Amino acid sequence: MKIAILPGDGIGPEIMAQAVRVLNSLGEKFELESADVGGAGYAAHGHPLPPATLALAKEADAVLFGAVGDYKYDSLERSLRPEQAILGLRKELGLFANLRPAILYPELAGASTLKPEVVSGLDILIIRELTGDIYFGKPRGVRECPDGPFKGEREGFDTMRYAESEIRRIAHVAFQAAQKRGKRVTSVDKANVLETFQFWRDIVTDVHKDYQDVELEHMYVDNAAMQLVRAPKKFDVIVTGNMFGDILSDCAAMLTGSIGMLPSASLDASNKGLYEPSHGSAPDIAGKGVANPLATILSAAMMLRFSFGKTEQANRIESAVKQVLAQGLRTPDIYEAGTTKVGTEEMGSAVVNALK
Ligand SMILES: NC(=O)c1ccc[n+]([C@@H]2O[C@H](COP(=O)([O-])OP(=O)(O)OC[C@H]3O[C@@H](n4cnc5c(N)ncnc54)[C@H](O)[C@@H]3O)[C@@H](O)[C@H]2O)c1
Ligand SMILES: CC(C)[C@H](C(=O)O)[C@@H](O)C(=O)O
Ligand SMILES: [Mg+2]
Repeated sequence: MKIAILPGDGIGPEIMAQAVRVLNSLGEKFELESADVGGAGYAAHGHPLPPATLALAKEADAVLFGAVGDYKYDSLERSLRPEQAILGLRKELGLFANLRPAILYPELAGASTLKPEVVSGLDILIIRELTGDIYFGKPRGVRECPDGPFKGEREGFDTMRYAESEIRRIAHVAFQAAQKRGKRVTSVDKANVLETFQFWRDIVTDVHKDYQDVELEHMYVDNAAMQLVRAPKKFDVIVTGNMFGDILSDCAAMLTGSIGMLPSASLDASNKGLYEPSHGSAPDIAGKGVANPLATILSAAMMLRFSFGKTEQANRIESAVKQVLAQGLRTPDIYEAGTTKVGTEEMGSAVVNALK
């Protein structure tokens, strides 16, 4: 079982070190190989996704990814910016299905900015389409505006598009996931305004015919954002496009107490996957030893479950995380009075010690 370890930038190396310690404490024989990615890839090899890193990711059985991004690279041309590394990996590896489970551990009910009764017992799964939409649509760029009231001015433009097969395959993932959970799918779109998302709604409705045991509702994205903070427990599985999924999953992260708690799996059709926390490189706290490593550790658990079928080992990690939270250990992002504040490394050690 070969795992590509791509720590990246900012807090990436700090949180990844803890996930690697946990993996190495399971008593399994994993072959771990690290490579530079993002700003670190650019600094060492002149490209955010160096060819050797991409080759390693392709050849490995799974990829564990930290985070990329650093404001000092924001003025580079787009193709050299750190974020291109994660976008390139998703596209090159065909990782179209992004699973972001937002679960509230009971001990963190008070860490959420929402009232405990609104979030306690929360267990929702956001399924974000990850290789299409306005993220990858062409053409895009800055040009001279060809017509209309702004003719002759410069304009920026992107293209939102979804092919039918892209919508079908993510809809199947969502309905099948719902069959194993609460049997409810909310498809989030903007069909009232956008052609792309009226098409999305029509195709999802058609795929639903194969899953009559699952309830399907459609919801506009603006309402979905509101419902996520009003009554998040009404959702079971949310399926949506790339951009709406990006935004809604950060919103859902806060229901769990902190974005430092939200893991993710990005899967291809054969469940080969890249696993990463949903958060970024957090430059504001990088190097301070205070980042929450639990989203990355929980992403490693998702890797064991989805890519290696090691359910028992995944459960061990998840139980260890529950135990450290029950012990009252908290990184600053989830700290509240009466608990014990710890740093990144201490949190990692606690999880390692709690593995049974
Ligand atoms: N997949 C990725 O690699 C990824 C995801 C999102 C953002 N980014 C990049 O990260 C950089 C920073 O972006 P941003 O500030 O918008 O988002 P961010 O997720 O990095 O940070 C947002 C806020 O959450 C906090 N935070 C994030 N992770 C945390 C953790 N594990 N523990 C405690 N606090 C945590 C940060 O301190 C910050 O206050 C940008 O360059 C962005 O492009 C990368
Ligand atoms: C860094 C960025 C490209 C990425 C995205 O927008 O997909 C991030 O925000 C995420 O959620 O993984
Ligand atoms: Mg995001």
